[in-house]
Amino acid sequence: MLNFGDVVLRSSEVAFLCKPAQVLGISDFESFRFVLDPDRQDKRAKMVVDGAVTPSCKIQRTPSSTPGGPKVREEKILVTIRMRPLSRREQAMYDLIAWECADDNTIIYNNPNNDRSGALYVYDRVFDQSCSTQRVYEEGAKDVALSALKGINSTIFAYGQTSSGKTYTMRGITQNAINDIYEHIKENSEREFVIKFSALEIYNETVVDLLSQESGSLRLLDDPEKGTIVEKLSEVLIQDSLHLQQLIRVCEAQRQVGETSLNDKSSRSHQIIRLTVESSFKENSECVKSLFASLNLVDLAGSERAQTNAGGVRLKEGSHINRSLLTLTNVIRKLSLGKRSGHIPYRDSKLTRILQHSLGGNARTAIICTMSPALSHVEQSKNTLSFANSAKEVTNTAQVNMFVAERKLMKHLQKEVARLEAELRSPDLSSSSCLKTLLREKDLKIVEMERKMTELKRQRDIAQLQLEEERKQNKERKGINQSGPSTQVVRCLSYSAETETGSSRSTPCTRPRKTSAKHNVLRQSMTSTDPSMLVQEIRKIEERQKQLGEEANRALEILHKEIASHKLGSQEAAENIAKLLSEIKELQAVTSIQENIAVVHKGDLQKELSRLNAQENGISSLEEKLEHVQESIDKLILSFQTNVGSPSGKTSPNSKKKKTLLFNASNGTNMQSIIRSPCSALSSSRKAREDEIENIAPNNSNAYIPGEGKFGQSSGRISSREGTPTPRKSSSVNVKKIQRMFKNAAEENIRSIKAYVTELKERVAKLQYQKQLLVCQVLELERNDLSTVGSDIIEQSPQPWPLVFEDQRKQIVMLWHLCHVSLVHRTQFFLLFQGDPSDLIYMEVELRRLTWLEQHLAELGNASPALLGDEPAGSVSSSIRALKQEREYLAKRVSTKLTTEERELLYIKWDIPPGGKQRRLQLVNRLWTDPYNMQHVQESADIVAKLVGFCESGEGVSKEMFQLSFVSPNDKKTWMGWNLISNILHL
Ligand SMILES: Nc1ncnc2c1ncn2[C@@H]1O[C@H](COP(=O)(O)OP(=O)(O)OP(=O)(O)O)[C@@H](O)[C@H]1O
Repeated sequence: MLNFGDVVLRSSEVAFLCKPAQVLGISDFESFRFVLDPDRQDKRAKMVVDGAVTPSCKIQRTPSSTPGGPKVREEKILVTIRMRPLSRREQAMYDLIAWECADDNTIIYNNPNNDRSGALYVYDRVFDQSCSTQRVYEEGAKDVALSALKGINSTIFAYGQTSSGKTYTMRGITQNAINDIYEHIKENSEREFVIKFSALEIYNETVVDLLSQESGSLRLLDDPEKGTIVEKLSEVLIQDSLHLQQLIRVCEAQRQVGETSLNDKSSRSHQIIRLTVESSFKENSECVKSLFASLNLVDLAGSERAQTNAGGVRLKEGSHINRSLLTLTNVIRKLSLGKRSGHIPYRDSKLTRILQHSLGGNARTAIICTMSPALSHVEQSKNTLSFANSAKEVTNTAQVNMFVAERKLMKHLQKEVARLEAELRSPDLSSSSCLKTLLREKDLKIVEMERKMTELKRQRDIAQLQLEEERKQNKERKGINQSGPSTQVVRCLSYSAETETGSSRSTPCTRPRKTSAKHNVLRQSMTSTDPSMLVQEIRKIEERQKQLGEEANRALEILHKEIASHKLGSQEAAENIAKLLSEIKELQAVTSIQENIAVVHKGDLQKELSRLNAQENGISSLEEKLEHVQESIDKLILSFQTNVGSPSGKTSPNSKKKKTLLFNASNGTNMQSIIRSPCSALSSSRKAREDEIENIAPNNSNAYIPGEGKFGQSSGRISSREGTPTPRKSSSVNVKKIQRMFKNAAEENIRSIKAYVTELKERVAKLQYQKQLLVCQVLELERNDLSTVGSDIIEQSPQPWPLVFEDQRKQIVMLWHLCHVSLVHRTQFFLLFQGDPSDLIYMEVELRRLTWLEQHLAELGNASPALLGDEPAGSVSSSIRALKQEREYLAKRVSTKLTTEERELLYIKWDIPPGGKQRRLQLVNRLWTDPYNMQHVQESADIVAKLVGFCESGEGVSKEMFQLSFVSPNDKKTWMGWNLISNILHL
């Protein structure tokens, strides 16, 4: 019965405790403290006063597991044997002692009627008749019982035949445990505890609340998370040790006890006393974690033989007791088999259902098997020992159960927020440890950056000195005013031979390292160049650009004269010539603009760059015009061939009516001029000037005037500037011979002109490329810090080169796409750089160049790469137009470069519908359109390569075409990249 004033609680309010706050993790439960939540105490008290009936879960079963719990402690059940003295009744019956405790772990069966020594039984601990309950507790239960204070569920129960001393033992164990628990609480005043008490008995397979018997039979409920719970079981918040003992007495008083033949006060039910312990740090603690566990103290009813004199109630009781104990034995036996055990029949009895987690589950368990030493109970004792044998093989998996009290967590967070707010408000920043740490880190970073900057400056100075030195040597070698490609710029942008020790031909094993070294030097040169030096380089490029324009003017003037002298050809030739002349005029206009560019000697690099970029249009136009001129020349050659006839001089019938193309006397002169004009690849402006002089004052000795039968004429008469030449009547004898001669000379002239125009184009393109690199260099200079860091990252990149290469290649492909770069350029670059370690620098320069270009386009929103891929001239729309023209050009080559079979296969592969219009253009329009698909890219490159004849070019494609030569100057080949492209495209 409950006493007045007892606080009786229902268990539902602790449901939240099972929230698996173990997610917070714990490495060692010793590091945690225990907290009492006063709010919850109030809440419980209120519930009692209100008499509210809480629904559903009325008891917290031990959590089936500890999600996120760090430690699963596998442990065998602790099994001890306690042998009581002979009872008065046994003594009275002159019963004999059949058992002997040989040592602390061994018990021996000694049949007093038999001399033979009996069987040995070994357990964790064996207590003989003289052992006190205190000692049994200390050595057989204490450790397990106090685990509950550390968040580990624990169970201690006594098993044995009736009157063997279970109740006697468990009473002492419970008392000792209570004493120790409160002793522990006393010793740990920094913690706060919540202890709750509940008790039940299973009588005739009915669960009864020992604190509230009027509640009747309680149901067992299965909770998916918590396992079996007892519905509506009362739970009392314990105030102190006395309170607990008082409740225990209440339970004893409530328990079913009856007199049997063996025990005057035989327990007729299984009793389970449950102490639930919550523990956590006190309020002012930083820790918000709490521990939660229960201690089950189980006094089983004793197994008993069916007694002949037992009848009615006792018989029924005994039957239920034996049945449930049999289930317990089965469960233990099965568990003792370990993984081979199969199904465990927990559900066969309420006892095993309720104790499920104590039997092979999340709990530490100690079983004290009690036995009588009497010979008369040998069989029962042997059964008990057999049970003990099985039990000691059962393994439990105990875990630390933790949770976070919501209120506690809330308070903790509020406190933390308040602290941080106070720190923020505090004028004294140094008081904030957090800020202090940040400042310290910043200081360290600054020191480190300063150190790096010093090192970079040092490297820059070294590189500059090397550069200056090289420049001097170069000047000495070639002379300051030498025209042609800017070796200074090239060197500025390329690897200097002096930086590479030994031979430039590295062995395979050392090559990557050397490449890296080259890369370093390049990076240094690109990032540490003095701005004034760059301005000088820009000036030089401008100067060369100007020279180139002048040279082109002079050469084209000659061309003008020559073409004009051929004006009397066929209609078609005349049209071509007219077109050519107009183009030349335009070209002259363009180049004249170049001449008007004022040289600026002041201003920063950005201004220089802007100015340089502003000139791009001129150069770009120059290049385009040269291309058109070249095309016209091609047509002209065709016209000549058609008009003049076969080289043998025999004209075809069809050509007869067109056989009117004759060269006047001036041809000889001009032809001579042109033949001697600077059309070869080795031409120079000096030669051009000489030729110009010759053109103005031709050497008449080489001229032959048909009809007059002599060579030579006054310069005034034959100058092409003086109007349309008059055709002469040819001598009847020599006319064919002379015609052939003129034809050959004219063809040679045109070829020379073509070669010269090609060369001009190459030089223009090369100049463009150099300018681009120079622009990159200036940008690199501006972004010195950033790019240095970036380059360091590349250098320190843990990625292997093949991955870096693939990554860079993908980026480049994407940038080509974004910048509408020429397909021919893309193809050439793509096929050329296939992942060799020495490609690193080319890839990086291309990437930087394109990155800059893309940024530049984005900034301007109005710029474009030129036809051949690089220069930001004109608008985006013009670059798209250029790309379109290139596609049209390539489409024209589909018929000539691919066989019918190849074409049809490609049409199928690239989904060009049969019978569609402009299938060739459709095909080309699909090329290089998907930068994400590297297979598409590869296939596109293969097709473009075929169309432009990369594979047929005969000359090996050289990486030096990208103007980055890493061989020593002596080994360096002549730059020929654009020559190659020009040849592929136009010759
Ligand atoms: N170790 C012991 N020392 C002295 N007396 C003991 C000891 N163990 C048990 N007894 C006595 O033996 C009697 C029976 O003990 P107890 O009632 O505890 O047995 P039980 O196993 O609980 O029996 P049941 O199963 O019938 O309830 C009691 O009178 C008890 O005082």
